[in-house]
Amino acid sequence: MTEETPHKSGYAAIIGKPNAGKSTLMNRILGHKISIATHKAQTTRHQVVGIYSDDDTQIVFLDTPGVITPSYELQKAMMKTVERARADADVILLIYDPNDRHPTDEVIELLRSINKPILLVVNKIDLINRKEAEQKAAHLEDRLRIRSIHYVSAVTGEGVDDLIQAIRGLLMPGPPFYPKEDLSEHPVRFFVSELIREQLFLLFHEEIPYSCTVEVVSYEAGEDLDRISANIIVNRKSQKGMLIGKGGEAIKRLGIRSRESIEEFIGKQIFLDLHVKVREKWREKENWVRNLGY
Ligand SMILES: Nc1nc2c(ncn2[C@@H]2O[C@H](COP(=O)(O)OP(=O)(O)OP(=O)(O)O)[C@@H](O)[C@H]2O)c(=O)[nH]1
Repeated sequence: MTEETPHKSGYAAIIGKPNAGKSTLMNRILGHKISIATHKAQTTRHQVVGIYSDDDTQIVFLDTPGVITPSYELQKAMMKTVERARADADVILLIYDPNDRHPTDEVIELLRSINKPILLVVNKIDLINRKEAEQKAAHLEDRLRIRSIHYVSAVTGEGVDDLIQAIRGLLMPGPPFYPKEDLSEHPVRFFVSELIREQLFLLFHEEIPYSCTVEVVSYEAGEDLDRISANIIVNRKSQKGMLIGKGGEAIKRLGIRSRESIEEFIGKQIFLDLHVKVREKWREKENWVRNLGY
């Protein structure tokens, strides 16, 4: 840091349609898996904070759920999360997947009247030629006040360094908000429930992952081993059997995969105890949605 390059810091909200690659991009920027990402839409349900720091910059990224028209209480809570991030941010990154053929109306509506710099981040350019990506992105330029456009691939890392420099260019001089070594601000319990939820998305089909949430009931840190007990909450009685599977096979597989992923994340062995609980129509009930952390 010198006189000519003052330290800068600020908040950048990552906003876009489901599956645009928001979480993958944040993880790529941080060099760590902070936000769960799967091939299925609506994996992200919370605002997930990821902190990028270098010598003269700190950018606090707010990863958000994909923008949709909500049809039940859980989705309404997810969209409130997006609105909060929009309000908290200094800079908005609009992540756009040019391979996605569906309309972007909801995102345009959400960002149309805001008075903050919007960077259009055209992602997944490893899957499409540049000319075509430019043509696809043009409709967003016509309908929103875009500060600049960045073509990136969250998977290969192409264009990501330039994007960070562009965000830095829009931030005010100021000290870092968090210690430079911090990558996030969530407690370990949050990551544990997210990593189990990620496995639900990867191992189960159709409505199941969308109907479940995960509640960490206890977390006892030990010298060599952490003991974790968690409930998988399902939306209907009939889903309980599907989660457990024949002879408990499905929940056993979920337990093994979740344990591996949590151990990798915390760098320590764990004992994971999973139980399935039915909360009839929890997704549709505001108080349950709130009680379950959304
Ligand atoms: N080829 C390619 N795939 C990508 C890229 N970025 C993300 N993906 C894939 O796109 C899918 C969705 O990525 P996510 O990061 O979960 O997307 P998201 O926008 O956070 O999704 P929601 O949680 O639904 O809001 C995953 O299968 C990613 O691997 C990219 O640059 N190139």
